[in-house]
Amino acid sequence: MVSTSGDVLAGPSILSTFREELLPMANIVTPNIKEASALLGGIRLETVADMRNAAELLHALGPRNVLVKGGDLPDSLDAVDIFFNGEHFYELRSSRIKTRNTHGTGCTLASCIAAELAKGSPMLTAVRVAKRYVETALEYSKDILIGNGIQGPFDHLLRLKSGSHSFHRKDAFNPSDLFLYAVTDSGMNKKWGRSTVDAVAAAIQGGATIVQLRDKDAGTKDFLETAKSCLAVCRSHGVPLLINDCVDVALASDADGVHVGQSDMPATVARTLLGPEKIIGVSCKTIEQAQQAWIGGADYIGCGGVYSTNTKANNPTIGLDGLKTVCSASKLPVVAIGGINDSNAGTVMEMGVPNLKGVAVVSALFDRENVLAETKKLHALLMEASSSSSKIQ
Ligand SMILES: Cc1ncc(COP(=O)(O)OP(=O)(O)O)c(N)n1
Ligand SMILES: Cc1nc(C(=O)O)sc1CCOP(=O)(O)O
Repeated sequence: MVSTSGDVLAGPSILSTFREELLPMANIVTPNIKEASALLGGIRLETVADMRNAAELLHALGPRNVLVKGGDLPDSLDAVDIFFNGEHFYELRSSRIKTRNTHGTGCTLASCIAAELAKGSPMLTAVRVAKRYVETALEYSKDILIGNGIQGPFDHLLRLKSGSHSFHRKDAFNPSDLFLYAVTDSGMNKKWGRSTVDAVAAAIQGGATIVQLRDKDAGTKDFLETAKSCLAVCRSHGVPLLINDCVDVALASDADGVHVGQSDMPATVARTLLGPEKIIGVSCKTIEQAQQAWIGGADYIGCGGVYSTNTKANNPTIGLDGLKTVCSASKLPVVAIGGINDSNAGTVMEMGVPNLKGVAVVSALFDRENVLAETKKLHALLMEASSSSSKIQ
């Protein structure tokens, strides 16, 4: 009706048809502020409270869901959209991207919502995915110079060009780093009489491709010191170091990122704190959790427990079938975790399921006397399994 550039695309003569015939049939309506105002007889929309009011009034005209887009809201640092489903309001915020290339954002958002709904997503998820796509495309296209108008179009093909939704980052994360993911356990290393740093050095020498520092007992000060020492070892070998749960320790040590669980800091908050360059992993047992991790800006998911484990208490097992289900639906690379060792790692990798990039292990490396030998053994086994799975495909 009214484009982002302010052009009136549908005159007043068809407003009544919109209100009386189209809106009652609609599953969702996604007006910008000017359109919402026009549909509601020219009411003033200047604040987020006005947008909530407009969403409610539009909902009363018949659509099942309303998304009032606040991109044009005056004096707002964030881009705030209001989603209303007749029961609950959701304030969906994203940072404002300064660019002239905004032509087509409304159509793209609506088309992306439709595509996500067609794939079976619930409405709010579809809206969130679409918002993230538009935001990502805006960021990607912000400096492109094309055409002579005041506004330029943005570029939808970013994924084809970049091969990733997180294009604007400086190669922070390579999914193949998940191949042999060593997760430390201070209790196990203490039991075998070695420091965490020595254990990490041995695992890297044996072929670990990424390391996560996981210590459930250490205080923040000790955890930070260990993180700094491990980071020196990891950096000297070009292996990323992630911190389990503690975003503060990741920030203070300048580690490469964090791994968070479902009851830890949400990925979206961690992303805001850590910025675009750091790696974020999220533990997921279900398709919904995997989708949420992607929306929240995670880089990969850890999926398990594939098998039962003594390392983590009361950890529900999802088995190979659960792993396959999540991997097949995930938009992010996946590392399998839980009870994986040299007797079953081959089975996991030979499945050759989409997005599965490797295995994460704790006790198979660190509850052993010789970390170097165990890591080498597991690495060789994974190499063999992944080469035979690629022959099968
Ligand atoms: C790679 C990887 N996957 C899953 C987990 C489990 O994380 P979380 O659910 O936060 O449980 P704790 O590790 O905190 O016990 C992980 N750490 N790493
Ligand atoms: C830390 C952790 N997270 C899991 C999950 O399922 O999310 S299983 C697990 C422990 C994995 O240890 P091990 O390799 O010794 O079985």
